[in-house]
Amino acid sequence: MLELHDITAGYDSRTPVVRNVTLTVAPGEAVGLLGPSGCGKSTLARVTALLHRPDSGTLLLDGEPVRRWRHRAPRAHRTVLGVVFQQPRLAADPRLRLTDLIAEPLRATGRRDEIPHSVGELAAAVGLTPDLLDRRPHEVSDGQLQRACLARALVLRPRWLICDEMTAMLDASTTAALVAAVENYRAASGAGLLAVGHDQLLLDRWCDRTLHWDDLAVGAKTKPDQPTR
Ligand SMILES: Nc1ncnc2c1ncn2[C@@H]1O[C@H](COP(=O)(O)OP(=O)(O)OP(=O)(O)O)[C@@H](O)[C@H]1O
Repeated sequence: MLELHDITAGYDSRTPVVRNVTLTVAPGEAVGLLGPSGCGKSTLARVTALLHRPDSGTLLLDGEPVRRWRHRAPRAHRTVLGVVFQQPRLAADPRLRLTDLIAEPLRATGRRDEIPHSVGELAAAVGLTPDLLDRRPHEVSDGQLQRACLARALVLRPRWLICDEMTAMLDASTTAALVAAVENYRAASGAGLLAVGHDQLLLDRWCDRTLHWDDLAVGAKTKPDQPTR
C-alpha cells in the first residue's frame, strides 16, 4: 500500500500549498488525481516521490514509514518508486545518450550487468528504435525523450509509479503509446500508479478511480480519498 496521511507541504511553512491531504493507492491499483493548475498536485507528487519533505503528515510505503527525503532517502525506498514528470527536458541530463539515460538508475545502484538486457527490452516496450538510443536529448523530440524518461522510471521495476502530468505536452498518439506502456508494465508487475493530471477524460479512462483535489484538501477531511465514480 502507498499511503499518504494528513500531508501538509509547501515552500513556506506559514502558507503550505498542500494541506492535510490523505490518499491511498493499493497494490496494482491506478489512482488518478485531478486538480486545477497551481493547486499543489506536483508538490504532492514530489512528496510521494521522496523529492520534497512534507512539513507534517505520514507517508507509508508498504507499511513502512518514510522518515527521510531527497538525497537522505534510503535506497530501499527510492528504488520502489518510479517517477515521470511533465517536462522531459528538465528531467533528463542533456549530456547523456538515451541509452545511458535509461540505464542511469541501474548504474547508480550497481546493477551494470543488467544494462544491456533491460535497456533493450524497455526501449522496445516504450517504442524507441535502436537508432534513437544513440542520440542525445537535443537530437530527439519531446515525445521520444519522454519515452526514454518512462523507460528510466521502469528500469528498476518499481512497485509504485508516479506520473505527474506525464502526457500533458504530448500528442494523442504518443499519449496513447505511453499510457499503454505503463499499463503493460503494471499488468506484468502488479505495480500501483498515482497519475496526476488535469485531463479528466484521460484519467477516467486510464485509472480505476479518479480523485479531485478539492475533495482531498483541508475542509474535506471528513471524506478523504473519495472516488468520483
Ligand atoms: N519551488 C517552489 N518554490 C516556491 N513556490 C513553489 C515552488 N514550486 C511550486 N510553487 C508554488 O506552489 C503552488 C503549487 O504548485 P504545484 O506545482 O504543486 O501545482 P500544480 O497543481 O502541480 O500545478 P500545475 O498543474 O500547473 O503543474 C503554486 O502556487 C506554485 O507557484
